[in-house]
Amino acid sequence: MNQQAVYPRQPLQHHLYSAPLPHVSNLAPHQRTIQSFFIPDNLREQLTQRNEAQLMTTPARDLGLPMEVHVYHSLYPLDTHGEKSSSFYGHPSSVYKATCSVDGRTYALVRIEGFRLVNELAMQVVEAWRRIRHCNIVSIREAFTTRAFGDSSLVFAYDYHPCSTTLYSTYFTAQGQAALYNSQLQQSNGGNPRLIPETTIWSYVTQLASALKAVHGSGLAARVIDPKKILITGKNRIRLSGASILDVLQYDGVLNVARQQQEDLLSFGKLVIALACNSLQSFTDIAQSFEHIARFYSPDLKNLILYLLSKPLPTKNIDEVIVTIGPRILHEINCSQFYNDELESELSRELENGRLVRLMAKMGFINERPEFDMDPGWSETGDRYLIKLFRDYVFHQVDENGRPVIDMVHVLTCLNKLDAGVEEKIMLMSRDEQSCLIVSYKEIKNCIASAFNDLTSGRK
Ligand SMILES: Nc1ncnc2c1ncn2[C@@H]1O[C@H](COP(=O)(O)OP(=O)(O)OP(=O)(O)O)[C@@H](O)[C@H]1O
Repeated sequence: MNQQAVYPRQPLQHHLYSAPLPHVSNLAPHQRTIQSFFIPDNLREQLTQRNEAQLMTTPARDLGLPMEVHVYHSLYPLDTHGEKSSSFYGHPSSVYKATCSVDGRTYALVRIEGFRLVNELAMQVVEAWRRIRHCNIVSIREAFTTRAFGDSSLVFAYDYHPCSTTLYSTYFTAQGQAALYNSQLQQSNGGNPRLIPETTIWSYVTQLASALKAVHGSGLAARVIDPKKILITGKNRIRLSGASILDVLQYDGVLNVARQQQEDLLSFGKLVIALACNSLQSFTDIAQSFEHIARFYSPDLKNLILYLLSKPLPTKNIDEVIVTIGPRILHEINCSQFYNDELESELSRELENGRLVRLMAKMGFINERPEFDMDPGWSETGDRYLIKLFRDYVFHQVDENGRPVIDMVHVLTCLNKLDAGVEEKIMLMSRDEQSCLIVSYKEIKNCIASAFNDLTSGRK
């Protein structure tokens, strides 16, 4: 394989992307700020960060990792605690981001180190998990054993969700608690700033109940309702990770699904009480925890926790939970539809911008291409000359003192009219001011189409 030079990627300076907003009161009613034409800063930053995380890579040999594992390459560790591997599943484990050479997509590989698979039948359960497609479960693609790491490892490949964190690191670490405190203070909604807002907890409850319904409905049990294994993959969006790992590791041929489903409900209860008290120790002093919940949260939340922590019974199941939280589910649907609408309107705005970028790319291909078709005057004559003058009209205008006019609104207006091919006429002037032409946007649009056809017709 060729040894290619490796260049460190320069991080994007997100804060330099757009200047601070001008004072809104200085704007006339017909004026709009430049930001209003583009995707909001925080959303753009979130999306670019995700793209960056997806592309982030370091040569495998610098990390002491294999170049290839099964059909995966470009492994990059995702564990947050550096060298030490986690032993959450009862065995040392590590998580890597990797690219699949079959479909080119990025996956998260969970490697169980030094694990010898005794019974091949254990892998059948992965097939059952593969069939579950749910927006609150990290989908599994496959599981396989490998010696690529120099030991016998068992690897589970999951969908990769860039920039995700866990419920544990978001709420149960000192850093997470400080961030919660600051954001709650900023919102100053009168509540206790150290506590997770009740609407957020209900959102998590709804999503987890929905995930559990899918899992239990497929005759399986989640077995990993733990803050360390629940990923936050977007705004208030959580997903159960680690699907099927414990089923494979602890496979003994005996079916204990009913018992494990009851344990899921109990773990669910422990998680909700921990979120409501903002402490993983809350389960050790139940009486005090309920006192706290009664003080700061609604009776509905307390009743839900009581139900989840109650004795296992055949009648205690996820369907009952869903009936109990019905109104909260409706609220969650409402919020997520609103968020959807918001994203859709951002998307439609970006769609317009994407259209304009394609138009500008077309003009870029045509302009300043003097010798195309062995014709030195190609871009100085006919249609191409008109396009060149139009480019000057859009981008190179000067004011009465000869200073460049940098007016984004003018650019966007002209390009939108050009793309729509409107009949409106404009006056184009040569740089020496010796000739001027009156043309419509429609005519310029046709000129651009024919000049571009010229370029793509295959003539040289
Ligand atoms: N499917 C995934 N997509 C994207 N990132 C993931 C995925 N699965 C795990 N991660 C990331 O990998 C990190 C490490 O996961 P891991 O399960 O080792 O948890 P951890 O936070 O290191 O906890 P511990 O090791 O103490 O159990 C997680 O914090 C998460 O951000």
